[in-house]
Amino acid sequence: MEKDAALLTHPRYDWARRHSYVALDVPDGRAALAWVRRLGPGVTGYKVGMELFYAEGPRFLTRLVSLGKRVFLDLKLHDIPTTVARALKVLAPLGVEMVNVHASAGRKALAAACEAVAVLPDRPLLIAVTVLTSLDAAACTELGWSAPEETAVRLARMAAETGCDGVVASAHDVPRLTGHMPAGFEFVVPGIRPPGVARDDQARAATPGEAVSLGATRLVLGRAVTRAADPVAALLAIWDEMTAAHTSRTAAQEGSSSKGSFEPDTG
Ligand SMILES: O=c1ccn([C@@H]2O[C@H](COP(=O)(O)O)[C@@H](O)[C@H]2O)c(=O)[nH]1
Repeated sequence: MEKDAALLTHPRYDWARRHSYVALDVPDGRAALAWVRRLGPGVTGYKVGMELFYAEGPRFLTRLVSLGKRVFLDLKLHDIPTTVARALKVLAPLGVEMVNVHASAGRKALAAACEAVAVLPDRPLLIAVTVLTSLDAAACTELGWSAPEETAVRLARMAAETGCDGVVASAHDVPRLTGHMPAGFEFVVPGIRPPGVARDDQARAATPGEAVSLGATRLVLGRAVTRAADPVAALLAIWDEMTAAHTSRTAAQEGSSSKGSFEPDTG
């Protein structure tokens, strides 16, 4: 028997709930709303990508938002600065929580994107995609890029310098990025695969626990949930892993900061 979606509303999952998005990678609004109903009120974050957005358009985003859902609009804009800015002027007021642009569109496109969203009083977070999690070292070489982790650092720096609120990156790149970024910078990590789950086209995947331990601030959960035999059970297991990793990370950070404050000043 499948697990009851009511289990997803338990307060122990509050952090995981607020820091994850289930990817609605489906062909139409009907299929998307079927997922929203099936997962119930415990799941508050959804990612809408190209497939669903191209099928349903902006109105579907408004619908999700009116249902009380947080929406990550994952269209990965990649164009000249003017076009990116004009697209964002249309998308940013739709009430989504996050929207993204490819950092490889260049510094001027990132700056134009930031400027376009900045004018809104209740603006979405603007996130820059660094190196897609589907790209391995060989794919980066073929594109004329340096290794994925080096490219990710370069692109993430550019994103922070231009005023973006965070990046999409592989979990494995996050530790190299954290030191370079302003406080509160978001590390949004897709390519999540619990142990034993097929990687599919994800070249640089990580488990939910690894991703949070490595510094991810938000996780994108796709096929690991939607293709599971029991999606609610799969999501509960992922949220358990996220919660455990977050608890130990917070404890370690608190331990190191309180240790620091009691240490005698030897300088
Ligand atoms: O680098 C990236 C950027 C975006 N994605 C998106 O996340 C989900 C992942 O789905 P899975 O089923 O968990 O593989 C998908 O919608 C991608 O478009 C990404 O995977 N990597």
